[in-house]
Amino acid sequence: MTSSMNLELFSREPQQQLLPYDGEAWLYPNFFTDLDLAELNSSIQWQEQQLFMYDQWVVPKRLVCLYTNKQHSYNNMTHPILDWPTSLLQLADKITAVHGEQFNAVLCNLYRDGSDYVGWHSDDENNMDQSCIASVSVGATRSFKFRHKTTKEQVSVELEQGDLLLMRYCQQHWHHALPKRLKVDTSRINLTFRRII
Ligand SMILES: O=C(O)CCC(=O)C(=O)O
Ligand SMILES: [Fe+2]
Repeated sequence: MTSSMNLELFSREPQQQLLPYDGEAWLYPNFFTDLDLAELNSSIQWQEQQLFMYDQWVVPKRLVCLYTNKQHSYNNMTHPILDWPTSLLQLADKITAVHGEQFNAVLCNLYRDGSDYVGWHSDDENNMDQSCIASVSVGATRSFKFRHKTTKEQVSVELEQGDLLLMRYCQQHWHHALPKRLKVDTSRINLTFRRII
């Protein structure tokens, strides 16, 4: 038998828990109905940032920007405090209003086309509150994958414009990735709202 362990999720219920064990990932399809990719794109101060990984500097295949309310180090770099664009404050406020979670940082990713991606990783820095990382998708639909760190079980979901994904206590156990999709020729923005402690 091949991949009975690998779940492919096709249906889009109003809310859906994606992970079978070791944490939760709640998908709320079309949580935001009025997002505009071009408007968001122009409000974010994108940077082609170098990251220090595996003893060398690499430039990831995507543009990034981190807004925080306090100075902190991330990926071996100290980030300056940037004022949050109003558009991002409004999105954070809506998630807080509906789900009660508070955030003080947002990491923005711009995937210019399907050749931009993010490899397997988990957002498990020591100073990151693991109770909720909220991810918002805008623009091109892309598949997003979880892979369990020990069982290697995979869960794959299509993230579409306006979708909200709340990841709860899963970073310790699951990696996630946004693989390349070379047929995709439009852009996607992903915003992950976090709480640094
Ligand atoms: O683009 C995505 O959906 C995921 C981004 C991500 O994993 C991250 O910013 O840590
Ligand atoms: Fe991540």
